[in-house]
Amino acid sequence: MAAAQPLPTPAPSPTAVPAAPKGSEDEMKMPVRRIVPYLKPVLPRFILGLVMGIVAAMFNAVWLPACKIIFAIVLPDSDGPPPLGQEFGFLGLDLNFADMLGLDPSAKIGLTGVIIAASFIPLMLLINGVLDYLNKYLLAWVGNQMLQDIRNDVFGRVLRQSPAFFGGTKAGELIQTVLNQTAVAQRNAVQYVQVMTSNPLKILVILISLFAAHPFFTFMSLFIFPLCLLPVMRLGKKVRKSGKKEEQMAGAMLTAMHESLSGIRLVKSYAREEYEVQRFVRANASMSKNAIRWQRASEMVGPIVESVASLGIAAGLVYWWAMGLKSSEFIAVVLLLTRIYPPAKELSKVNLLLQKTRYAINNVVLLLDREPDIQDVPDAKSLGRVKGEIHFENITFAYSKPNGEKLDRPALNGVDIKLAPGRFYAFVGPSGAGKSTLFSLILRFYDPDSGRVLIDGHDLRSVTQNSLRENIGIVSQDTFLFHDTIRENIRYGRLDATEEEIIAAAKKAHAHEFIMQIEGGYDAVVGDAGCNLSGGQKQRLSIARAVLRNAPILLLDEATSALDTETEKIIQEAIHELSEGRTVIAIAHRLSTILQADQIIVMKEGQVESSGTHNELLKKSELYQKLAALQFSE
Ligand SMILES: Nc1ncnc2c1ncn2[C@@H]1O[C@H](COP(=O)(O)OP(=O)(O)OP(=O)(O)O)[C@@H](O)[C@H]1O
Repeated sequence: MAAAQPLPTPAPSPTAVPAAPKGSEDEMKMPVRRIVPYLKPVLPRFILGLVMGIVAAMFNAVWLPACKIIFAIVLPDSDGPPPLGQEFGFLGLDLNFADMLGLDPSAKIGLTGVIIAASFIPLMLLINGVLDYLNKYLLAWVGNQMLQDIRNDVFGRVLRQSPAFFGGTKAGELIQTVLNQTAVAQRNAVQYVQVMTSNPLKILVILISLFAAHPFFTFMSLFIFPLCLLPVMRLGKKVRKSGKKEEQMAGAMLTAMHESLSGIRLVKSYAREEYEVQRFVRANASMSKNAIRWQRASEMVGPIVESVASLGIAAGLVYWWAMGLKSSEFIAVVLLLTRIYPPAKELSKVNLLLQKTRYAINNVVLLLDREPDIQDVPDAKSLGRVKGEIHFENITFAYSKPNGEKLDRPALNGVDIKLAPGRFYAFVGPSGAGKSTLFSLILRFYDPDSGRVLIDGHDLRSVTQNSLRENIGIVSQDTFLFHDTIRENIRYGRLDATEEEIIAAAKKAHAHEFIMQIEGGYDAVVGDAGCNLSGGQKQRLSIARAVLRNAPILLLDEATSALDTETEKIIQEAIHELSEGRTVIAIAHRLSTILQADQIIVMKEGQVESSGTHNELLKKSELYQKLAALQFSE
């Protein structure tokens, strides 16, 4: 897994795509078709959840008749017939309990009867609550399961992008999308589905049962409900951008945090703690401001709906008085009417919910759908273990601008070199000559614009990337170590390596000795990016990793440039042992480290200026003479 060592460093991306979708929210559609496949595995529970919501909504139809009966029993009108003889309408029939139970209609109802009748109210609420709970729980479960799958896929998709992508995308924003926006999308989408499946039906059922009993009254309240929506819609318009801005600022905050933590040494050495804190504070403040704006609008919806809707009750009272209707029936109607408010309140927040969900889901889907720049061809072969012959066949390559257009100046221009297996090659030349770009092409981080890179005669475009990279080991000057034990850091070179193989690799890399001196030995945990090890120790671990990988091709990137003479000697020795029997390509600025190379290739402005051994080049290459004069005169 060569990718563990960041080499070559990805510079500004040629084809990077911003993590956030462009365009206004109006243009943003809900990518339903993209989400549906994640629903398939959990479809049974999703349907069950919906059914529970529908049943909960339908259950409201029982409320009015049931309440009417209960109130008729418990609150008999003083001048009306006794409770058991009272007639009530149910499904168009005029019924009374005395007839139904074969009792004397003038019999009085005692305390037990009242308790039984009254207990139907909590019972109905309980049934309703259980149905609501099942609806919410099942949909939340479905959402969670989908979130898990989507998150896995987004992270997998991100990791499969080529280095060009990472060059142009902030890690903090990627983390924000993989972690937060998937969660925001899930939470809001679940709530949206919950609200949309049961609430309109609930309101409809209640209105129908009210309509059946009191058409005029219900007709009046139908006028009042749309009134609630006007202020809610206005609010939605006002905060439309806040949800999006909040998510963007969360990304900026994570970027600030991620950058200052991963560059903590730079931050410390330049005493930029306050500067970094301020960067974080600004993003945090902006995020909170937008979150509060959104929250304020969302919380305002409830009281608005309630106050406007309570006009319905006020109007009802007047109507009841005018019509001289029964008080027990009024209580039943008001009770039912109040059952409309909670679903109506939730329903009126849907518009706000949708704004956030759409933005988050689009962001996630954009990443999910992003095809890597470099992909295996459909019939790509596995490379197998190669001998290590590398041929750069007339290569021309230019990096791209962020908009995808190629830069005018190519980084490599007509490079044609053949490297024999098992030999040691060194690339030298001024900065920007194209040395690291050649490494990137061997690793197939990019494809050449013209020409081919061949390993053992196989065009790299025709083989799988994994099988290619299995054949390459890397030792670079900026060694990356994971926050894990020394053992696991070495094992990263070959995941199935045994304990003995790990120790043998460490011995070969001259690392075993210092590892044994550290408290905990191979079990010692290396700090983030290996910050509790010296530069030389880190490099020896990275050599051990490469030894374990045992790849036929070895890329060395300035492996000894930042070390003192003694450590450099140890590392040179380790590299020498590691190089045996492999094709080695070393990038070196210091000629002293590559004097023994079988061939030194001098690069200049993307072209091969000259090649040969040290002595040959001293005679024939002006550029090499200059480099040598500069270094050996020091
Ligand atoms: N990701 C990139 N996007 C655009 N241009 C790039 C990118 N990476 C490198 N370049 C340019 O390509 C040219 C070759 O760069 P390369 O890194 O290969 O040089 P190098 O010889 O390795 O330099 P150094 O010795 O300083 O590492 C340079 O002009 C550089 O600015």
